[in-house]
Formats: sequence, structure tokens, C-alpha cells
Amino acid sequence: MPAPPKTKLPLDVSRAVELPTPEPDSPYRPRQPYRFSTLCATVENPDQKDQYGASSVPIYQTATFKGVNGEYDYSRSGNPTRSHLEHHIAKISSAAHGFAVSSGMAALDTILRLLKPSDAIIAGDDLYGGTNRLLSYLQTHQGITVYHVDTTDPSTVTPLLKPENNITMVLLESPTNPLLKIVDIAGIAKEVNERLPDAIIVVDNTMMSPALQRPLEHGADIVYDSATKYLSGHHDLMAGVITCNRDDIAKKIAFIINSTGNALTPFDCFLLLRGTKTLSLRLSQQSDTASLVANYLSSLGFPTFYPGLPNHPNRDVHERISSGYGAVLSFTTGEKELSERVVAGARLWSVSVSFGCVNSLISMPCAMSHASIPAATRAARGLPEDLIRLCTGIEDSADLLDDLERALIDAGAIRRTANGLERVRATINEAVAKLALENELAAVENGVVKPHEKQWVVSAPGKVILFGEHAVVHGVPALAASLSLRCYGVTTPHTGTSRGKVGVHFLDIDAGEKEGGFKYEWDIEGLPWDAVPESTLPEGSEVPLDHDLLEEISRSALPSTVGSHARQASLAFLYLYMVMGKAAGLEVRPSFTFTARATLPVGAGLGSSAAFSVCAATALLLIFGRISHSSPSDLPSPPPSSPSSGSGSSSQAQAMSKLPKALANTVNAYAFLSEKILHGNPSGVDNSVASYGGGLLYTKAMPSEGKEGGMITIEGFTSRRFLLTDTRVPRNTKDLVANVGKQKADEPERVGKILNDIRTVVEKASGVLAESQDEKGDLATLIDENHKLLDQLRVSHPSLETVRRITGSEPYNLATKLTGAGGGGCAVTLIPDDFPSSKLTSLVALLESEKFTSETFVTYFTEVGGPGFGILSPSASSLDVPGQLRSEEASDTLVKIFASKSKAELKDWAEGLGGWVYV
Ligand SMILES: Nc1ncnc2c1ncn2[C@@H]1O[C@H](COP(=O)(O)OP(=O)(O)OP(=O)(O)O)[C@@H](O)[C@H]1O
Ligand SMILES: C[C@@](O)(CCO)CC(=O)[O-]
Repeated sequence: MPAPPKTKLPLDVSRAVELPTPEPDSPYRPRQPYRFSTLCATVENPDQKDQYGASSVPIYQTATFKGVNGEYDYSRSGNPTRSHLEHHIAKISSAAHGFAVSSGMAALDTILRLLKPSDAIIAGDDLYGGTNRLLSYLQTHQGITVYHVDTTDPSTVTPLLKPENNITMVLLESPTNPLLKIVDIAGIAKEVNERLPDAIIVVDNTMMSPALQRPLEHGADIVYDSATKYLSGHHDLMAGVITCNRDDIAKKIAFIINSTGNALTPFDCFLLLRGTKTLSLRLSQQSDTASLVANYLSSLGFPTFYPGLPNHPNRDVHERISSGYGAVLSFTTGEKELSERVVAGARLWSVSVSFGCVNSLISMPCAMSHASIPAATRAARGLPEDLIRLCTGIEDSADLLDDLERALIDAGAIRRTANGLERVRATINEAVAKLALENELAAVENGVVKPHEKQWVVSAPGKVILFGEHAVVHGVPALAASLSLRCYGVTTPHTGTSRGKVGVHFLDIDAGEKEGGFKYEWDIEGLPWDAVPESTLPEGSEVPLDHDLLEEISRSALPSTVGSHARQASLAFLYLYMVMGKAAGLEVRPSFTFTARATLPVGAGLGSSAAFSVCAATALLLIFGRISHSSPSDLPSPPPSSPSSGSGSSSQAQAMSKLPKALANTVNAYAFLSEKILHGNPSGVDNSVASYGGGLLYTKAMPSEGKEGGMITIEGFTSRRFLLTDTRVPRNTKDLVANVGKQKADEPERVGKILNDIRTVVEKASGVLAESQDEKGDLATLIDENHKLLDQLRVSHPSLETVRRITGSEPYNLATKLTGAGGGGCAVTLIPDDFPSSKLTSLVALLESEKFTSETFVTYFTEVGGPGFGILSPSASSLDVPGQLRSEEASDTLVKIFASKSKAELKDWAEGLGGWVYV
């Protein structure tokens, strides 16, 4: 186990003037300003000398003071014990002003009273339940708009910083609780100051305390702490502190505290002052222990969230403004019940809410501190139900580790083997695979091996849209989820005569599988590189498609004989290759073949184009070395969620992810470009589902209408059963989407009404799915309604009506609708939980005997809600030639096997290749 980093405690020379530094002993050996622990221990206010020289600040336990012109008259307005405390807190927080109130929430309430009705506030989407509750109250009772965005991704904040949004406050917290996500406080503060100079930046610093982080030094206007936690340290009082440098803000805060009467009582001020004297000492030991525990859990393969771990996302951002990693960490076990057993089994770790105490605590946030956030919102925000939070105290770290280990063993989360402790459950394999992938990526980054000299294997899921297809292109939300049917992509490095060429091999399309698919190679230098603009990656939430470049590639790189499926797919691949290639500016451009094959039916409405696009984007990002072992984020992420949705984008993916979210954002942004080539005017729902996986309520951004897009994860969808029927009637999404667009332009009123009706259906369906119960069968009615509305948009087809007739008739009585673009392709049928399997078998037989073209219908009974894109970890692969994927022979063998497997075998074969790492 690596030794934990020692917590560095800060030395801030810039504050020297304010410090009670003694006179220099001699001009040649001047004294340094006091270090932080000295500052903590030294309670000294030169303006308030004690009349008797008391070493400890006395408790002025009095409500009133006699006289008329004295400094104090009434303890609500001021009290000497409180003045001492406030001076001390300001001193250790690099602040000009400090205030002490009755709790952390009282501190936030005081700050939020600076807002006026119609003001708007930006806040994170991974907030403490109490903060969330207070913000929700302000929204409903005070006319304040709250934009919950993923503040760990600054690009979700920037688009909101417009004067018309009336943002007057930005509320940040870093690391967040309980997922320890890092927010770039300094970066966001700079951006806010530039764009909205009047907006106030508020930071909740409770997790770090002034010992490890002083946000006022990094652009914050107001900082508050729940002093119940580290500042007091003993869980024997409730208190909140507020610090700031601006006199105008301080004046208002003093006014609010005096008016509301929430100032801290004298006795609690005394206790808090006493606690702060040991702050530095406590947090130093607590952080060191947290680091040990985090490394221990992570080495066992538990997904562990702690900023001190080498792979913690944005660790570098944290290190820029903090001097330690804190004493809170969290981890998941993979199962809620397992986590419950671990928590119940701990002895030394007390089961308790809150943190910051000298005693170690263990809790399950979803059942405790975050229980006030509704379950659906928690899920949408990516808070795993099995998350365990640990807050380390000052006990001996060996005792704490021993106690935790016993709890993990007793709960069945780990077991002893001859080789030591081992995590029970298959997920240990994922951890190994991830480690191997990271090593491979590190080797690429360190120049040991060129990324295009390696063979990469990637995959991405197809999708089923349950509600809202077509309408989603025009701004209506859609409900969709990933499928276990996937597209797979393999890159094979070129050697010999193929060097200098880039090729594609699409095994599923045009010539078809039997003939070996479509194969083509281009002379890399012969491609129209001059047509690629210098920078095609502008700032903003969406990367636009360069139609001139597309036209040029189409004209000069593809002969007219290439069929439409292969033409579109080749165009999308070449476009991404050239855009990334130009940006990479390599002397020798990567020479390889990209081979694609899917278990999904191509062009049947199950998102084959998006799965293909995500595979191509991922493979190319790997080839160009753009996927590093530290998460890249050179493309903007998806749009932030709307205030009404109250949730961050793709947050489920984020919390559960093994591949970083920033990477998923980059993949998704490129895949969206490819989808624009394949679909013409896509909504982005298909590529988002293929990138992030799971179930999504997706809304497209409509900049022309000033509407922001967003997505939230939906759980209820993925626990249901669906039967998919492919009518085998070929259709083309691009044409169908264009046709609906034309109807909308020609008949705005008729189409506008249909779109509105679809919106109502989607809203009702989201409600039913969130309830997770559908006793009245509402979902079936809504499926039927949605199909009829799609029929009015002229995207149904007689073959789809045949599926509806069969599934809807006796004895089945099931609801069916088209899915995807319609015009043929697939239909989706909802199968109730209690639907007998014998009936299902006879229904499938009936459907599979039906046909519309020369091919009979094909049914799929596939799982929904699986992971997003995946990368095969090369060194964890169990290929015939283990660990030698780089050799030409091994590469060749891999593609040959890939092409030779039957569709039915492909999934198991690909999964059996070794360790896959997914989003
Ligand atoms: N496995 C694949 N190999 C190569 N190209 C593919 C593959 N799958 C899809 N494509 C590309 O995507 C196109 C199909 O896209 P289309 O949008 O019509 O169907 P879909 O994505 O399955 O349906 P929907 O968008 O309605 O869900 C193909 O013509 C081809 O260009
Ligand atoms: C028809 C459509 O709504 C779904 C295709 O799967 C198009 C899109 O959203 O891009």
C-alpha cells in the first residue's frame, strides 16, 4: 500500500502584516509569520484585552449589558465572547470579517437573505440535503430561481452567465459531499467575475475548513462553514461561521444576523473557540488516516472517492487551491444490502450523520444525510444507493483499518485467500482491467508506444426510445435507454504495403455480412486536408458540422459507386479522422483500419448509427492519443440541465463511471458530429444514450428559441421488459427526420399541436416511471397514444401497424409503438411483469412467422439500461496470444476471429476477450 501523502499545512506570507508576529530577535534573523497551527492555538485580539489577563476567553453569559454608551448592549447584537471568536475565525480564514451563527444552515440562510425575489442562483447538483431543502424552499416561497448544474464541469456554468438570467449568486462547494467531486472554485470565480461582476461567489468550505482551503484567497466573496464539523471538532455544539473581505457585504450580514437573531450563544462561542485551537492538529491526523483508508479500499478494488487518490478526477485542480485532501471519503460496494451490512458491522466507526468529529463515523448518505432529497433526484444526480461515507477521526489508524476490515469480511464484501484479502464479486476484474488500461494509456502518453501502433477494441450500445422520438428533434423531451445489443469497433495498425493508408471495414453493410462487408482504403496524403479548417473546435456547448469539409470529402474521397449505407458511414469516419488528425498535427498521420460490426440490426430504429458513431469517436480518440490516463476534456460537455429538471447532465454515468465523465463528454461531442452526418438533423438523444448508457430523459438544446437542453437519468424505465420486433422494412432516419421537419415548416399549426401532445405524453410517462409502479397500466395507454401521434406525423408504416395489431389482439392485449425514426424498422412492445412466459413464446412465434418484405420479422428480447461505451483493456485481454496485441500477427488474428464469429456469438466472444472498462 503506498504511503499516504502527508498533509501539508499552509504558510501564507501575504498575511504577515495582520498576524501577531513578535518583534524580530535581531535584524539578521527576522521571525517568520506564524504558521497555521500556531495561529489556531493563539487566540489573541489586540483590540480586546482581558481586564484580568485571563488565558482563556471568558464566557460572558449575559443577555444584556448595563449602561448606554458601552460597546455592547444586548447579546443578540454583540457579545464579547462572540467578538473574540469572530476575530479568531477571520484570522485563520484570511478574512477581514467573521461572523458566528447558530448552525451551518443558519449561516447559509443568512447569506441567502442577500437575495431578492426574481434573483437567480447557480448551485451544484451534488449538494448536502439540507442545502438542497433550503434552496427548494426559496424557489417555491421567495421567487428565486435555482439552476442546479454540475459545477465540477465549469462548461455547465458558463452558458448560464448571461445578464438576462439575472444570476446574482453562485454557490460552490469543493470537494462535494459525499462524492468528493472537485469544483474549480478559482476558475469559476474568475469566469463569473469577468462575465457578471456583480454576482457574489459563495463557498461552503465545511469539508476542508480553513486549515486546508481558504477560498477567499481564490476569488470567493463569502465563505461559510458548518462549524459543527471540523472547526469545533467534538460534535458537542452546533454552529456556523461566515467570513468575507468586502465591507459592504459584511455590513449586510451583520444587519441580517442582528435582525433575525441567529447569532451564536456565548457558551457555544466559548466551546467553538476552544475547538479551533486544535483544528490544525486534528485535521492533519484525520487527513492522514483518511488517505490510508482510501488507499486500502481502492487497493481492494472498491470504487473509492477521495481527492488524494492518484486517479481522482480533477485532483490537480484541488491541489492548486488546497493544502490537503481532507478526512471524508466514500466508496461503493456494488450492492445496497452489502453496504448496509458493512455499516452495521463496524464497531469503532459510529453510525452517525455529520462529520468532522474526533471520532470516526460511517454512514450511508442515501439513507441518512441525503435522505431529504427524493430518491429519483438522488438517482438522477448519480448518488449511488450503496454509497458508504467514512469520516476519519483521531483514533489510531491501525485500529480503524482493523475495524473496517472486520466489517467488510463479516458483511461478505471481502474474503481472505492464500494471497491475502480479495474483494468478493466480479467487480475486482473491472478494477484490474481499469488499472491495465490506465497503464496502457500511460505507456502511450509517455511515448513508450504510439497510440496508432496499438490495437484498440471498443463498443457502444444501441438504444430504444420509449417516448418522444421525432418530437425530440424539435425540443420535446424523449425517454430512451441503452440496449444490450451493441456495435463493436476494432482498430488494426497498418504495416507493409498498407502503410500510409487509412481504411474501413464495415462487416454489416452494403455487400453484407456473407460477402465480407464493405472494405475501402484511402491514401492518407491524398485526402483533402486543405479543406479542414485550422480550428474546428470552437468554444460553446455544441461543435457545428463543417458542411464544406463534408462536401469536399464526399466529392474527392468517395467514388459514386459506393452505396448509401457505406457512403454515410465512411463519410462520418473520415470526417472525424480528418478533424482529429488536423488538430493532432502529427508528422506521420496514423495508418490503420477501423473494422465495425454490430449485434444490432443496422438502420432499424435501434440507434445503430449512434452506436457506430460512438465506437468511431472512441477508437479515433484512442488512436490520436486523446484519451489519456488523466481525464481529458478538450471538447465542451453536453448542455447543463434546465432549472426545472433540477439535475446535472449524465450524473448517473458520472457517479458509477469507471471511465471518467469528461471522457464520455468528449466521446459524445464527436459522436454527435458523426450523427449529424448520418441523421442530418439529429436531436443527440441516440448518441447520448450510446455514450453514457442507462436510461435518460433527454432534451435537445434549442439555441434559436433560447432553450437549454439537458438530460437526467431515469431508473424506472430500465427495470421494465420490452419486446422489440424488427419488421425488416428498410428505412432511412435522415429522410424521415427531414420529412417531419418539412411538415412542421409547411403546417406549423398541425405539427405544433402534435408536438405539444407528445410533450404531454412524455411528461405523464416520466411521472409514471419515476413512481416505479404502474398499477393502472398508464404506461400502456401512453405508448398507444404516442404511437398514434407519430402516425399523425406520417412516420408509421403498414408493417408497424401489423405488429401493433398482432400484439394488441387477444389473448395478448399488449401496447406497441414504433421506436426510433419509424417508416419500418422496429416496434417496441411493453411486457408487463406478470405476463406468462408461455404467452410470450407464442407471441414471438406468431411475430416471427409474419413478413412484409421477403424477410420475416425478427424479435429481440434484450436488456435495457446497460453501460455506455466501453474500451477493452489491452493488457487484461485473454486473447490467444496474451499480452501481444501489438504484434501484427495477433492483430490480424483478432480481426479475423471478430469477422468470423456469428452474430449470436459476437457479444459473448467480445466480452470474453478480457477486461472491459465502461462508462
Ligand atoms: N455496424 C455498422 N457499420 C457501419 N455503419 C453503420 C453500422 N451501423 C450503422 N451504421 C451507419 O448508420 C446508418 C444507419 O443509420 P439510421 O439512423 O438510418 O439507423 P438507426 O440508427 O439504426 O436508426 P434510428 O436512428 O432510427 O435509431 C447506416 O446506413 C450506416 O451508415
Ligand atoms: C427520429 C429521432 O428522433 C430518433 C432516431 O432514433 C431522430 C433523433 O432524435 O435524432
